[in-house]
Amino acid sequence: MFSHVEPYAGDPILGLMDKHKQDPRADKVNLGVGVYFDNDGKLPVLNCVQKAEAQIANPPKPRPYLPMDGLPGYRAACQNLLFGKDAQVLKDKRVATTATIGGSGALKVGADFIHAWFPQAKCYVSDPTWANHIGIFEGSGFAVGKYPYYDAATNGIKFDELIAFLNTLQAHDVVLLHPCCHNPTGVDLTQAQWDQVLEVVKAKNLLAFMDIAYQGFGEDMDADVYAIRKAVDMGLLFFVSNSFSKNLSLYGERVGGLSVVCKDEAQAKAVQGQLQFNIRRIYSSPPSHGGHVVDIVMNDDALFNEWVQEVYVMRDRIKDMRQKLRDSLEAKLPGRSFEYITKQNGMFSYTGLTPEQVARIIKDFGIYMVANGRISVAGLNASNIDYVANAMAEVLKD
Ligand SMILES: Cc1[nH+]cc(COP(=O)(O)O)c(/C=N/[C@@H](CC(=O)O)C(=O)O)c1O
Repeated sequence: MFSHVEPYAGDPILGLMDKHKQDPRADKVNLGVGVYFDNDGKLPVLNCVQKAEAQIANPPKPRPYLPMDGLPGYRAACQNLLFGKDAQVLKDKRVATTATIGGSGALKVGADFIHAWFPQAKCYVSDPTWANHIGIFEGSGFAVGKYPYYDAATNGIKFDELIAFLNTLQAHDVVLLHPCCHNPTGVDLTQAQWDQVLEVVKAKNLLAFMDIAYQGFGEDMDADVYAIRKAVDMGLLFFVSNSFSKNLSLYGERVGGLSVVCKDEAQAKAVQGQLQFNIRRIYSSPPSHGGHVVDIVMNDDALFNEWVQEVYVMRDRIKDMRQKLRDSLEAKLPGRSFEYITKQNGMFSYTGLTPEQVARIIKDFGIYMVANGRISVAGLNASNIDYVANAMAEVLKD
């Protein structure tokens, strides 16, 4: 019956977790998956989350199905974070928002919706991008191309090529954008560059799909959504997928959201209904526990403010590890600049290690990172950073 089914090669990111787990070496280090670990190498349970969970647990409550598009307070939380609590676009009820199963679920529901209503549209992702962007959009039936993005020669962005490429696209083509904390490079567009990119998106009537999974890990909660709010100011109609996996440290609770900025309230209502229909056909309704945690934390002023500060502690620890890694490498390899490590933003650093150097650092040192040289900086801490810097310096000498 299933003899024609081919074996799965495994995921380039999630597969690393298993390999790291199976590695018997005591000094092994996991810099693979984009998960925030604290200085003790532990995955934190935020204080604000613990307080919300205490409310959920006492007294014990029944677990009915949530609405297909999630709790109203959850949806409002996504909208307030992304667009701003007092945004006119929200007052005008022009945004359709649904809870989703993580940011991944938001991308899937959005991709299915676009393919259904814009069947001719192609999808373009940054070169490079998060590997699952391609998998999700291809799974929804898109042909997925790449737009020029990372410039290895400068550790920057091929901006002129990017603009020129976007100008060749057709109306309604999807452009998958990272509003901040680019995965895997950590290299973000400046606000002036965003303005130019969004002008082209508007002029060519492209469908911007902004995937933000690290809000708060770049600069701050508002600066990190500059591109989203600028797109609204420019009158663009576009998609936003967001994730609370990282900034609420709720990875396994699968809490994300999809928002669609529409022309008016009537169109937003129609889109909301079609999103509900899509969800019903894929997984019916979102997870309850994570939904209530987000609803409680985001809609209680004291818990919200506590959450923001807890995110900034994570952000600042990552920045501190970037500085220490840069300093250590520059001390070990005099004459070589590693400034790019501290200029990059968010969870990831594109180290510049070649796939061969990555294979060696895994084999000889038990330091796990993605084959493209991406490291999750949040996997570094006071007890492993010297070991990692020594190993990187060793393989970079090759
Ligand atoms: C850009 C981006 N978007 C969406 C997601 C999915 O988030 P979630 O809410 O968990 O469905 C991730 C996860 N990225 C990390 C984990 C993974 O690969 O799944 C990573 O890049 O390591 C992203 O990096």
